Amino acid sequence: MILTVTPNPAVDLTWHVDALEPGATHRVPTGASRAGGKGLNVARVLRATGHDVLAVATAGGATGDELRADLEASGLPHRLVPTRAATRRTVAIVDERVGETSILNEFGAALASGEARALAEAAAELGRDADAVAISGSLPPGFGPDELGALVERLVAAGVPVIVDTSGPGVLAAASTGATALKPNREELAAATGLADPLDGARSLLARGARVVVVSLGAEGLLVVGRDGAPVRARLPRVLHGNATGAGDAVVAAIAVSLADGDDLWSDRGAAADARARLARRATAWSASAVLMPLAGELSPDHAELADEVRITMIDEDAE
Ligand SMILES: O=P(O)(O)OC[C@@]1(O)O[C@H](CO)[C@@H](O)[C@@H]1O
Repeated sequence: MILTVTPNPAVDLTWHVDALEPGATHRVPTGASRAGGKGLNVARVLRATGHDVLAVATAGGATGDELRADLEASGLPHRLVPTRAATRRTVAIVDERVGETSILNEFGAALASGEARALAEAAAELGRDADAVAISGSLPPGFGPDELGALVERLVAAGVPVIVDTSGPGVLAAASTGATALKPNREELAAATGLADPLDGARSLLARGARVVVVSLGAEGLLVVGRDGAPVRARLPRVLHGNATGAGDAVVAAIAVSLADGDDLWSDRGAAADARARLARRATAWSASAVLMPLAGELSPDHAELADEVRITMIDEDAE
């Protein structure tokens, strides 16, 4: 089983519009309202690809009730830690004309200290029996880098591979506490490390304690950098237009599958190089399928052939 943890979930509201014009009134078809937040999207992708998954998240207030009802209706296995404050909302507006998405993410209300403890306890207890744990999304006040780092340490000490996909100071906290894998995007990596070059940024997180860093680069694909061995670059040779919300979550799901399968993604052995390339291909294809789907956290089996299109390059650092 793969466990996903979402400290700051959301009710995701998504609208598709013909063309978004600032300051104008738009008449639009009914939007979608769904249980979201990065870890819940990761869990949906894992389930859609046939993996056994359990999602842990917080939920409070009327929006929390809505989130719970949606999870129950979807049949996604979940465990919710109750909070006094209401679950946040996010808004995604997909502009069909230019194929771009505008996003408004509420910060999310603070967790009380007992709630943060209950979340960490649930994640650590359920995570002990997991094949991998993915902790995803922004951190709400009350569950910050210290709480994240303590949870990573507990899981790693229990021998469970841990993937962290967050932003802000949580990125460095996860690296320093020994998270197995990190999945920042280019901007999150640069903000956390102060390094503009993604390869340099990834190396600095590895030096702090992570074993493998996967950097998502949007239309430019992604980079898989292990502690040893050649980094791998993967990309689709064409640009896809659609809803990029949740594309990174599909990458995290692919990393979780590799780690749950026991793949070595960080050594300089031949098998590890193959595993990095396999992960890079699958993660790129899943993330491309996510872009083509209308809502975050979805993939389609109709997109299976995208994997054949992915171009893989081993980076020869001596030649750089
Ligand atoms: O504010 P965060 O936690 O960074 O991101 C939240 C969010 O935009 O990420 C998902 C897409 O990755 C959405 O479903 C979700 O609501």
